[in-house]
Amino acid sequence: MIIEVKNLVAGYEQRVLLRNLSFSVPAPAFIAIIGHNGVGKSTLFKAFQQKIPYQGHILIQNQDLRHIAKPTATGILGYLPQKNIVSFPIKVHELVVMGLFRKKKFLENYDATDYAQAAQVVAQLQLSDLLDHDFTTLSGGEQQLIWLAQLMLQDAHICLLDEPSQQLDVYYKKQVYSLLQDWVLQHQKTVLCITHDLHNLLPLKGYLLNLSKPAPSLEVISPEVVLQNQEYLESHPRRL
Ligand SMILES: Nc1ncnc2c1ncn2[C@@H]1O[C@H](COP(=O)(O)OP(=O)(O)OP(=O)(O)O)[C@@H](O)[C@H]1O
Repeated sequence: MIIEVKNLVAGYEQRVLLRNLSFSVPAPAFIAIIGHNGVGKSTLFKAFQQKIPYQGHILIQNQDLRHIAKPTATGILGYLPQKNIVSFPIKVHELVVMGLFRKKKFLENYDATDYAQAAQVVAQLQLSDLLDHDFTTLSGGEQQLIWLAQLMLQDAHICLLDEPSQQLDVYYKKQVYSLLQDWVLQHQKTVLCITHDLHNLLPLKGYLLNLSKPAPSLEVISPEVVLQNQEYLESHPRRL
């Protein structure tokens, strides 16, 4: 079992957001996490990252995540936050190459092979023209794609992406979901992706987890299931 979430209860002070959430991912898969604003999607990722206390268990390959030391440093988990702010000038290639951090010793420099690998993932996203640009001067969508390139280099088994397509134009939205699908089908990664872009899920293979439903469970993605869930979200107010 790649991921097993068992009776997860999590939230903040007086407010429980995730109530007895359970789901299992037996093989590499794409999982879209959907639901109204404020329902607890990012909170679920905080639990995966051990940033908040929770009841219940998150098992990764049958091991309790609480007892796995440094899951990011060991390539078990990779995470792309909703907002990732850089407030100092840095070239795009310097930022992307940092995705290789786990292959480097403390203070070891990146070499030409590392930069070539970084350039390759940036080329895959058709953004090679930005390699020498100052990251802070890029548009919001370009910055989001560059973070995605860095995450690709991390090569983690399980990737948590918090609204990776939020600021992207329609072309790149489609590209990004097709890339995430490739991570699963070609590279056997498991991708948990928070999104409000339900339309982009229509052609994908994988599952959907609607945290706005009273008892969320994994539903196999099909055009009918995506549309049913869209109608559900449109016709039900946010659960309090
Ligand atoms: N550190 C915190 N302390 C208290 N409440 C918090 C904290 N972080 C988030 N919340 C609240 O928990 C609720 C769920 O937040 P979360 O970020 O998980 O929502 P979400 O489903 O990811 O929403 P969105 O689609 O808007 O990104 C929100 O009402 C938010 O204000």
